[in-house]
Amino acid sequence: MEKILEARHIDKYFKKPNKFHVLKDINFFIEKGEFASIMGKSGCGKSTLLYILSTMDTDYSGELLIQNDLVTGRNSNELARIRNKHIGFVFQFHYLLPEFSVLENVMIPAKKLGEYSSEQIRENALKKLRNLGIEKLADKKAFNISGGEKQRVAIARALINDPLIIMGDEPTGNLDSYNSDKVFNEFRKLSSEQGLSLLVVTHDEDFAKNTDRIITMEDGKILNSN
Ligand SMILES: Nc1ncnc2c1ncn2[C@@H]1O[C@H](COP(=O)(O)OP(=O)(O)OP(=O)(O)O)[C@@H](O)[C@H]1O
Repeated sequence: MEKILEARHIDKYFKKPNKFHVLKDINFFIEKGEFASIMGKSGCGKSTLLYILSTMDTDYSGELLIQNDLVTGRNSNELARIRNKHIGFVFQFHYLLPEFSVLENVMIPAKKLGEYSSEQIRENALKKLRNLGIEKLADKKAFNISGGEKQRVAIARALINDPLIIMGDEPTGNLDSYNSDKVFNEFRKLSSEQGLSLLVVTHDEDFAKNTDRIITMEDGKILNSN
């Protein structure tokens, strides 16, 4: 068993407008290849937790480990690099750059990482698009494709640096059931065929019940993580 992501005793308070204990002793881990979802009522702390797990929020107590390495306490440059290399993000809104082509959008995180030549990045981006069945969109401008296609492009972009884990915040929240199923099936394939781990915050019960594990949150705590 290989732990990809681990939260140990994570606690967080918001200080303004009033002191508010938003996350209370969060403990769990995600294994390699595991496809997990996080569910819970609005306001229970799901997005706040995901923000910490993704290394974007450092204002918490407790420990965050990625592949058994302690990430808590690293400086912001190191965190940006860890994030770009190891974590892929898929949000409810795709945040593609509309005037850039699909291919250029997918290439952006790899250019930022700076480990490969433009030609290698281009080849890799085309491969990711091909695996998602959307290679034909490569030269289209991002504003010129459908909502479901945009979300698949966002998945290709999340995969470009071959991350350890994909984190999703309501990745199907803006999609109809046909496109939600497509996104779910892509995630499932990535976990079972490529051993990628996925952690997805969702309100969609159909989506969650088909993941390997539902982590249920209530009032800043994890109730169960079966
Ligand atoms: N920056 C902030 N300052 C103070 N309180 C905040 C801040 N961000 C969120 N909160 C509060 O913290 C609680 C948890 O918010 P969070 O966004 O994590 O919930 P959530 O479970 O993701 O909700 P939703 O399902 O609606 O997205 C909420 O009560 C929210 O109002």
